Amino acid sequence: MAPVLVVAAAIVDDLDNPYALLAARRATPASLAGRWEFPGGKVDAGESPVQALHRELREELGVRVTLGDEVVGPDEGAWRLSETYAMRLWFAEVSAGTPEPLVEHDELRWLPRAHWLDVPWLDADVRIVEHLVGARLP
Ligand SMILES: Nc1nc2c([nH]c(=O)n2[C@H]2C[C@H](O)[C@@H](COP(=O)(O)OP(=O)(O)OP(=O)(O)O)O2)c(=O)[nH]1
Repeated sequence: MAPVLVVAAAIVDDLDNPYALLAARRATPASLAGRWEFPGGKVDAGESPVQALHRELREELGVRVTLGDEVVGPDEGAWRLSETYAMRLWFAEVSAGTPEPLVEHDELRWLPRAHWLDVPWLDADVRIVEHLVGARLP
């Protein structure tokens, strides 16, 4: 069966010169609590992936963002997360508001470039963060 599409953002301090990356710690569900991820969520019926991403970031963090390039993954452009889910990921920069852990998360952290791998990311996210660290940015 086709995977359910999740969209998420690698929010950086500056799209043109990324130094800090925003990681979000999950509070729910219990099976994921304490692990870190890219903020985002599932695309609803009738939404485009980009519309869904803006909605999720507004709901979860209370911010508006400017999107940068997509971080294209190896699985038809996406990043396979599990049997069930595949994720598309975009770089983003906050354009209005200050990110707060409003729902689903209990902590946000701006990780400096040398420390992007220093939190316990969700298992499926580790190779994605490794890819970001290895990539020549921007
Ligand atoms: N948002 C997000 N989800 C991820 C990441 N990595 C990863 O494995 N996942 C998994 C966790 C979930 O099992 C699944 C769906 O994400 P989600 O729970 O954030 O979706 P959602 O906000 O729409 O959730 P809900 O409204 O249905 O509760 O994707 C990631 O970096 N960001």
